[in-house]
Amino acid sequence: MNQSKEQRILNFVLQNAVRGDPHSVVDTIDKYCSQKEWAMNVGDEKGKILDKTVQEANPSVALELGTYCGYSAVRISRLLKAGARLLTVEFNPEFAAIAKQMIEFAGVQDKVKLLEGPSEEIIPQLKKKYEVDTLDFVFLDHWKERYTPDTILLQECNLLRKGSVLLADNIIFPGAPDFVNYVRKSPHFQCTNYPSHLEYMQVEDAMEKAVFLG
Ligand SMILES: O=c1[nH]cnc2c(O)cc(-c3ccc(F)cc3)cc12
Ligand SMILES: [Mg+2]
Repeated sequence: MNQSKEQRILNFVLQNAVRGDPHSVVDTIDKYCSQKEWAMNVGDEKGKILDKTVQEANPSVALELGTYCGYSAVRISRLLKAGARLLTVEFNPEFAAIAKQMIEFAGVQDKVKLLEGPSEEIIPQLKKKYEVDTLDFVFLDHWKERYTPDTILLQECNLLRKGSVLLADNIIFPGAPDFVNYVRKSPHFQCTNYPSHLEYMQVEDAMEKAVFLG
């Protein structure tokens, strides 16, 4: 039975990237998805905004919603200090299986914990089951309809602290207007918009940073 696009991306990495080298895995995925098949990785242009935001936050505990093939999990985890960890949530079992192999090939499996299931089920388990106190950084890159409810759920579960940084992908395309309205209107968030482009395309997109004020 013929391979999925995600399997083809993984195979290209296994054959062309350097095992244990996260930079080469990120660059190889970008090479494949810009030259052969488009895929919804955050990409290098928005990836640079992600990098700067992660470095600024310097998180001990980070959460990613929407793992996909593991591109941003590898990209984030390569910037984490010793002992810091990334929890990444993926609803689609096929994507999770690909991401697991991608994370292991990149050699970042000790920093990354891949949690398979819906974000609305996993977020309420983070404190007790995954020993999280509060989250220093959250990357929202799953389904735009979940950005706002999951942001509310993070607050309800007391997972945010003064200074927790949320960064959301795809604010313009496919677009998350309700999330942008929610965080920009809320007195509990200080927001910054970062104009950019859709991964591998000349289509406008943007990322929104929302810092929790407590
Ligand atoms: O569904 C998505 N989740 C997370 N990130 C995405 C992302 O960066 C891009 C897109 C996307 C963009 C253009 C298009 F024609 C179809 C889908 C979807 C997601
Ligand atoms: Mg995205």
